[in-house]
Amino acid sequence: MLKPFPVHSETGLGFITMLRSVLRPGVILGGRRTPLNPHGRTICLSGREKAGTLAFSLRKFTQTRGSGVMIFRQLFDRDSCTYTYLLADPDTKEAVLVDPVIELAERDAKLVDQMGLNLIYVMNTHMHADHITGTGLLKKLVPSCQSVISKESGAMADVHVEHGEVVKFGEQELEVRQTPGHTNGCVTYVCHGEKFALTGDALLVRGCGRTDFQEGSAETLYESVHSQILSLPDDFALYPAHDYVGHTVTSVAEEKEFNPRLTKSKEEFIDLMNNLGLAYPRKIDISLPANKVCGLYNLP
Ligand SMILES: N[C@@H](CCC(=O)N[C@@H](CSS)C(=O)NCC(=O)O)C(=O)O
Repeated sequence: MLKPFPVHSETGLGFITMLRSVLRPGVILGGRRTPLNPHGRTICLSGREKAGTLAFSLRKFTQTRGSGVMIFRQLFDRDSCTYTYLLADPDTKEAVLVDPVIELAERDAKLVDQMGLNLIYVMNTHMHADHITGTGLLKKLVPSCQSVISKESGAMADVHVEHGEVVKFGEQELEVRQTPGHTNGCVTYVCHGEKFALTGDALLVRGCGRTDFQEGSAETLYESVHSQILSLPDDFALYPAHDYVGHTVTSVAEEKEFNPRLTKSKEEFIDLMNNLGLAYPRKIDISLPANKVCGLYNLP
């Protein structure tokens, strides 16, 4: 059955988006289609284990053609303390950007261009409240790319992903895991081949996303993080969407041992989260309406 597909497509790729909707379940973005297993979780990455073992030490530096090791850049926005990730396949040069910030969209587009990459997806882990996503502006700067966000986010995008689906760029794959709690539509993108996950605001280094607005729920967040993130193997690296004190990365083992919030019982966690007393993000009133439309709101 045909699903209605997003009208938001300056790229002229609406028809492809519609075809992708029709091909679900088991859709793989980025060119090839592979059925998901019945659980929609486990992904077979035959022949890539070696690259996975090397990934942790080499991730930031290796981009040798034929190495198979994903190109990985962690970029930072000093104003909102947001991390944006540029991931790419070293062979095909297909690339994705995750959680870009509008003020730095030109930096990101320039980097993609300098590195000779072909940006195919601009993805968000959720609908951000503290900054406007760079997605809409990147679609203007790199017209061939498509925007991606979870269906549950309620935000507009070319492609809406759901739990268990796989985003593919070249030979690289990211599994979509629903991790609600900070917002309803939060997802974590898991790369089994290189043993890491982009956790968005669900899990921060020694912290987690707040749960006091945007349908936040401390109980849901606790369950999401434990079942979908801390259940990954101990040596998986975890990359957050924000850090406010200078951390860049952590691991499943570290957070299971040292996270001051998530090592508590569920009841203690809920009590703590309900009494954080944080001020609302400065830009919440402009960010939410803009991010509902992929940051295309009032674009210059
Ligand atoms: N001061 C910042 C907002 C800081 C903030 O609230 N961060 C969020 C993620 S962005 S909605 C959060 O979940 N923080 C968790 C925490 O424990 O700090 C601003 O004004 O933008």
